[in-house]
Amino acid sequence: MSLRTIGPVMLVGAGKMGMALAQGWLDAGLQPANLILVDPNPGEIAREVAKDFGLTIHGDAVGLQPNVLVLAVKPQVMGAVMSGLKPVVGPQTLVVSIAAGIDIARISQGLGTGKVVRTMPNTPAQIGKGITGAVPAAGVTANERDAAETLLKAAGAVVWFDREDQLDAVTAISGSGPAYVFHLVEALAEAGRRQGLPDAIAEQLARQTVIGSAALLDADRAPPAVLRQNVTSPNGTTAAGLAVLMAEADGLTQLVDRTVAAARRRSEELGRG
Ligand SMILES: NC(=O)C1=CN([C@@H]2O[C@H](COP(=O)(O)OP(=O)(O)OC[C@H]3O[C@@H](n4cnc5c(N)ncnc54)[C@H](O)[C@@H]3O)[C@@H](O)[C@H]2O)C=CC1
Ligand SMILES: O=C(O)[C@@H]1CCC=N1
Repeated sequence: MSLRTIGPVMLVGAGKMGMALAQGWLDAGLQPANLILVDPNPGEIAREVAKDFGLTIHGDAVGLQPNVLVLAVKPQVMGAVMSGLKPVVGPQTLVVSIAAGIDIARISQGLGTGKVVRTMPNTPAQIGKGITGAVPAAGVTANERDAAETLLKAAGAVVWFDREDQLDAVTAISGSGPAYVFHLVEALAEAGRRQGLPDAIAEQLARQTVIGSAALLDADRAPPAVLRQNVTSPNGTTAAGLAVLMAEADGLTQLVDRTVAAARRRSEELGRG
């Protein structure tokens, strides 16, 4: 299956994550005529992309019939949004949700269909470098799973899970993960400023260090621990810095562990409504 044959895709919620996916799909060859954007209050990115590709942003989904319905609104409004979408969901419509925490049972009940794939993408989807965790409902056929995978793969890698509760962990690692990495850039730039570097240069050094390190991680298949060791000269500056960052009791590992646990708890809470 290819993006060209997938048929009309309706994106409900043209916000940050929805538009990151939409940009990934359009760049990967989804025909603009096959992308239906629905958002009563679209932001700047949605308006710009719509203008660039000649798309209309619909205020509601009334009268439209997609093959694939992608739910990309906030978890807190999913119930209300699904009530309004019931008329557009036919017996053949495949529903793909990206909402954190909202489980398949709630989506199936909300839309009156068993054809649901629950997913957790991340914003690097915007440049085709995302990663999405996905779980199919029991009622999803192999063909429908292929259709979902075609769409999700246009935005990056796809990992399928059998157990739906694992998506809470996926949310906390790769769904929220880009924010942790961007915050590392902020923290490194701030440290550079405190060491007396001009603002713009501190930011450039921090940003390019993360860009270059990510590109090296991609190009060199050595484990991250080996790439770290390659930076660490015996008894040198990196070893001195890492002694703090890797401190046994309160190092980055413990901080990241607490960070991920908090994100996971929030995903579970969002699911309880
Ligand atoms: N931002 C991220 O990195 C990720 C977000 N998600 C999930 O994506 C969903 C959206 O999150 P964001 O894009 O961050 O939020 P956002 O606030 O940027 O986007 C939500 C969009 O939904 C629109 N909306 C509100 N009511 C609507 C309605 N009745 N019909 C159609 N559109 C409506 C809003 O106008 C807004 O543009 C959430 O469920 C979140 O859990 C999942 C993975 C990553
Ligand atoms: O912050 C959130 O709730 C969403 C889900 C994962 C990333 N953003």
